[in-house]
Amino acid sequence: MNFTETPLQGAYLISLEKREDKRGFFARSFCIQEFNMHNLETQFVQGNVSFNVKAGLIRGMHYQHGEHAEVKLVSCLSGSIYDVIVDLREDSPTYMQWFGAELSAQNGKLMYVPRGFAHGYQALSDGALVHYMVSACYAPDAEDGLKYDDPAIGIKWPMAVTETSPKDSVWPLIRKI
Ligand SMILES: Cc1cn([C@H]2C[C@H](O)[C@@H](COP(=O)(O)OP(=O)(O)O[C@H]3O[C@@H](C)C(=O)[C@@H](O)[C@H]3O)O2)c(=O)[nH]c1=O
Repeated sequence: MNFTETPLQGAYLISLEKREDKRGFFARSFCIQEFNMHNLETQFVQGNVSFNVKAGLIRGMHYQHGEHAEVKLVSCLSGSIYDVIVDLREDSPTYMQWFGAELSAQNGKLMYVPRGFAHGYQALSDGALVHYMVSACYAPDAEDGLKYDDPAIGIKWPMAVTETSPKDSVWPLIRKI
């Protein structure tokens, strides 16, 4: 696995080291030894999969508070998504900055999202299948979110937004939090 730190400290884009043969390829999508070498979280407690019917839909921007804060390791197993993270660590030099990257079945990339970040994505293809591991269990009472189009963050989504969940359309703007 190849680890490239994003402009947001501690967040990584990871690419697969493919071993190809006539059958296709083999690659690791997680390795405790390689993650330890980069001082990354290795204790994942839940694996999630989400299927996204239509291109353009957005899920996010989500995070959990306090002891429920999660590290996430995100990949796209079919189709493609634009994956976005926002640094919400008040002591970080990149506080309130965002970073986005395309994750696809084709490019095999993974996003490593540290604790203290909000996370979300836009489906770039119909039927995008997303898989992610998280380091803390789902805790609805600790769940929170940012509005995907909050002008205080200014995320540039690649496509027109076709759909969000009711929950994601009413997160408060940051200045009101
Ligand atoms: C996230 C989650 C949801 N659920 C339930 C709650 C609800 O009934 C249904 C759908 O939940 P949501 O609408 O919150 O699903 P979704 O909008 O896909 O939420 C996810 O979005 C992405 C961007 C993330 O980063 C994830 O951490 C997670 O917050 O699944 C669980 O049972 N366990 C979980 O871990």
